[in-house]
Amino acid sequence: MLFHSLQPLLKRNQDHSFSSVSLHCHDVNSLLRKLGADLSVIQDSILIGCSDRGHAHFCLDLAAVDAAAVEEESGGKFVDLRKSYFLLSESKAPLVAKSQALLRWHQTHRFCSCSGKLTQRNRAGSHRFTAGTQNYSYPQMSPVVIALVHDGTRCLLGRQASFPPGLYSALAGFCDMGESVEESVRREVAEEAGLEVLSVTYSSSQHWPFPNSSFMIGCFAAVSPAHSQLSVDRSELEDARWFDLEQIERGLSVRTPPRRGAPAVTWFPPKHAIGHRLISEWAELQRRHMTSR
Ligand SMILES: NC(=O)c1ccc[n+]([C@@H]2O[C@H](COP(=O)([O-])OP(=O)(O)OC[C@H]3O[C@@H](n4cnc5c(N)ncnc54)[C@H](O)[C@@H]3O)[C@@H](O)[C@H]2O)c1
Ligand SMILES: [Mg+2]
Repeated sequence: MLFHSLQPLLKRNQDHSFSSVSLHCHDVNSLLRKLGADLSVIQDSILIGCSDRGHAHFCLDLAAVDAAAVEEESGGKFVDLRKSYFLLSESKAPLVAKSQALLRWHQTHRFCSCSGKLTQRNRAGSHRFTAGTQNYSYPQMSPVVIALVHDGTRCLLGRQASFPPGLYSALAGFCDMGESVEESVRREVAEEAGLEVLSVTYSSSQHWPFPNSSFMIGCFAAVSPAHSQLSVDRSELEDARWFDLEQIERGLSVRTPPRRGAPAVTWFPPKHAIGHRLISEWAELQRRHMTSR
C-alpha cells in the first residue's frame, strides 16, 4: 500500500467507489525503476499484517519520489487521509488508517527520547531501538473516551466549531494520565456539558487516525432526566443539544456529508466512525424499548 507524505494512493473503481492501490513488490520495483528512483527505498516498507491466505502486506511512503509521476504510472491519486477515510468502504478504511499511523509513528520517532541519538527500526517495523542500549519504543495510541450521554428518552450530541456545518457527534475527550475509562467519561461529560453521569456502560472501541492515533473507547453514559439541564463549555463545544428518537432517525437518514450548497441539516459521523455506531445502537435500543411498552 503506497503513500506519499502520509497520503494514501487511491483509485476510483468502475462503479465509482474508491479503493486503496495495492501493488505487488515486483510492481513497486518496476514502477521505481521506470521513474529512475532509488530501489533501496523498498526496504523502508513496514509490515502491516497478513491476509487470510498468509500473504504479507506492507506499507511504504514514497515521499522521496515525485508524487505526480507515481500517480501517472499507477493510475491512482494520493489523497489526504481525512478525505480518504470517508471515500473508502467500511472494510478498507481501517487498514489504510493503521498503515498511515505506523508510517507517521516511524517518521516522528527517528530520535531516542532518552539520549537524543538516532534510532533504528527492526526489520518488520513493529518497534524502534537505540543501538547499544536497551531503549525500545513501540507505536502508541492515545486513549480517548467517546460517550453517548442519554437520559432515558433523549441522547446528547455536541459539535466543535471545527466540525463541518451541521455535524453533531457524541462527546469525546482524551483520557488523563492515571484515569479509568469511567473516570474519564464522568470528567469529560461534567466539563463539556455540566452533567453528572450516574453510570457508564462499555459499547465498543476503534482505532481512529485523527489527530494522530487515538484509541477510541465507546460508552453509553446515563444521566438523570431530573438533572439534564445543560451547562455547555463554549470553549470546547460550539453547541450541545438533546435529541429525541425522531430527530436521531432524521439525522441518521442524511447522506453524509451533505453536498455543498445543500440546505442546512443536522447529520452524524459516517458509518465507520464509532460515533455513528453509538448513535445507531442507542436508536435501536430506544425503538425496542418503545415497542415493548
Ligand atoms: N471516531 C469518532 O466517531 C469520533 C467522534 C468524536 C471525536 N473523535 C476524536 O476524538 C478526539 C478527542 O476529542 P476532543 O478533541 O473533543 O478531545 P478533548 O475534549 O480532550 O479536547 C482536545 C484537547 O485535549 C488536549 N489533549 C490532551 N491529551 C491529548 C493527546 N494525547 N493528544 C492530543 N490532544 C490532547 C489538547 O489540548 C486538545 O486540544 C478528536 O481528536 C476526534 O478526532 C472521534
Ligand atoms: Mg471533547
